[in-house]
Amino acid sequence: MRLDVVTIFPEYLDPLNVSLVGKARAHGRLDVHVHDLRAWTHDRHNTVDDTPYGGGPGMVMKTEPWGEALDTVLADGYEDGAHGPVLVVPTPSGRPFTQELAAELSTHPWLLFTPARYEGIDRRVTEEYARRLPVYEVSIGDYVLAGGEAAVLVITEAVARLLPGVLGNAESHRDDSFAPGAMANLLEGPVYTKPPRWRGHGIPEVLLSGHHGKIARWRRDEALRRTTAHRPDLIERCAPAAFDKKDREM
Ligand SMILES: Nc1c(O)cccc1[N+](=O)[O-]
Repeated sequence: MRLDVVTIFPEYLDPLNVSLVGKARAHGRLDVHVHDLRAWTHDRHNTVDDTPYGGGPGMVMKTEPWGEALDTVLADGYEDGAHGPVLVVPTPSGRPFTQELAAELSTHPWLLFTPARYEGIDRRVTEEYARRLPVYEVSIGDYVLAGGEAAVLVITEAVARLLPGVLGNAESHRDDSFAPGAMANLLEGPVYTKPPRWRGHGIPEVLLSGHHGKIARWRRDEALRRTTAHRPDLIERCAPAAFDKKDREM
């Protein structure tokens, strides 16, 4: 997979050099290109914004630098992305970013991110590239950020970990919160490791029993308990298997 990010803060994307994404890049599973939007400005102040038509607070990112930048990236081409990239626009007015959407994005060989600053990018930029590229306007949550770069980091990590070979243990996806299957829409339950006692805190006995069926049922019950407590909105969407009574007789 190739990822391109056009931003006025390239250094904000430095975390894409470490951990899971950094390793995927080092192993050639991810080809990341970060571009400074100001490289496509032609005035001595490297201007990327201007006042909004219709008035109002703040500034709007100008069409010209974005148009030149995106045309340059598209002209670069990518052998796996014969049809060009998918344009991913992080914005509070986008569709919610979910594990399902991460899985959908992970099927595309080339993603092009356009994180905005200020009050956003002139709408005509998205309209122009929507003429030839699939566009995903995506929100990582209902809160206000100073820009979309943090969202690029979130989306990239969620997508990258779904790419073949990126996670050491392919099974790791199976028990993820929100992973497809019986655990879909369930939050992960608590996890424990050695030592068996710590400051008077022990381990749930079932986890030491070696009875895999009972352990699996306990984990599902704990996931249901945590989901009910923290995300009741998800409960009605849980896979029926999560409530399968016959398992409880195991
Ligand atoms: N929430 C937000 C924002 O305030 C600015 C850019 C992107 C996002 N978002 O992806 O959720």
